Amino acid sequence: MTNRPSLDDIRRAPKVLLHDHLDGGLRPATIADLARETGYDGLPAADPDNLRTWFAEASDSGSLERYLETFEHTVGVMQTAEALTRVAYECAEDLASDGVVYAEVRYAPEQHTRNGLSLEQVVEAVLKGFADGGRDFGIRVGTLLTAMRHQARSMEIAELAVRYRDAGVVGFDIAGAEAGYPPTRHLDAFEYLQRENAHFTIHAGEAFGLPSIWQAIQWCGADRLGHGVRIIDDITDRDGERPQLGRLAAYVRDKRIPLEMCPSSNVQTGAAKSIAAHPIGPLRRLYFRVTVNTDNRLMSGTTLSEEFAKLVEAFDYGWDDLQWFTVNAMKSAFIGFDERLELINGVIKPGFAQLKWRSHA
Ligand SMILES: O=c1[nH]cnc2c1ncn2[C@H]1C[C@H](O)[C@@H](CO)O1
Ligand SMILES: [Zn+2]
Repeated sequence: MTNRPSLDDIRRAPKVLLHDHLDGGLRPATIADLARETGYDGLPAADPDNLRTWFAEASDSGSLERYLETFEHTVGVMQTAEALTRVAYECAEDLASDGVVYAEVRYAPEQHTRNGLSLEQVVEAVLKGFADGGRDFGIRVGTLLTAMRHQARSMEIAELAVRYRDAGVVGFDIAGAEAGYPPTRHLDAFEYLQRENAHFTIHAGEAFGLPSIWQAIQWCGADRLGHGVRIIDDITDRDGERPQLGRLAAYVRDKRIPLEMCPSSNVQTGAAKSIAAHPIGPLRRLYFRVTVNTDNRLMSGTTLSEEFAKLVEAFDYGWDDLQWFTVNAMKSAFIGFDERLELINGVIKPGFAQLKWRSHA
């Protein structure tokens, strides 16, 4: 019997989170409060416990499109500056209390202007929540601005990301239904960001396969892949003696392109059959640059520590594996090299060393 990391110990480990949606991580009690305060009357339940259950069950359909419908209610209560600041502040608190030391949290500013906020007011309200929360709870949070792939505002949002790059916005992303909305629809935005030396990730290879990943990397120039689980389709004999990588999978691995994997979310949307059958197993064995993430803590009823605990259970991972995922994530973050190095050497490595030492003592 090995010293399997327990959930409690995993919570103490200094962790890094690259893929977490602001509108997918609200506390149920906050949703109820904000609905009352802002006059949003569309909630499927009034009481926080029932809301928690409703989100988890409604997100469990096996379809990304149905999963995305649940965001109507979180986005619905995030339409004032006060609400956005509160949600960001609480997000920083919740992540810090789970032991996350660095996070990149994303949201789509264009979805928060229904009551008249400008895009700039939305961005500033969220930045304030993270700045205050970061200071109060001792966590560094960068934001990614997302453009919705079925809309046509990606250039505007990309410009917004560049304008706020020195104020806490560290990158750009596109999200929403993947099938029917290829990343090349937003090529002008990605080319603009490249010319501005800005960073971006693209949700790709979740609800659509290899062509989506290929476009994201080879046409759009994505720095990272949101999910990217379907890269497994380009690997034969993945659980056998002689796994063979196709050209795209080899490119992703050779170039060390980070994969932002979100195990529970992938099971809910049908991108993976179960945690045990999740491509993260073979991809980690093959040394792809895998990172572990939450996607939407509310919809999946999860935390980063719980995602790690599920992987420990399914794949028998030990502290060395958890540290490897964490260092991968820190190396792949969109903040500067100096800051990443400082967190790796000053926080992550000493934190894991202490936990490893204790587990052998
Ligand atoms: O896993 C996802 N795939 C695609 N889109 C997603 C996923 N999780 C959340 N979103 C969407 C819904 C949110 O309203 C939006 C911005 O955070 O991003
Ligand atoms: Zn996502």
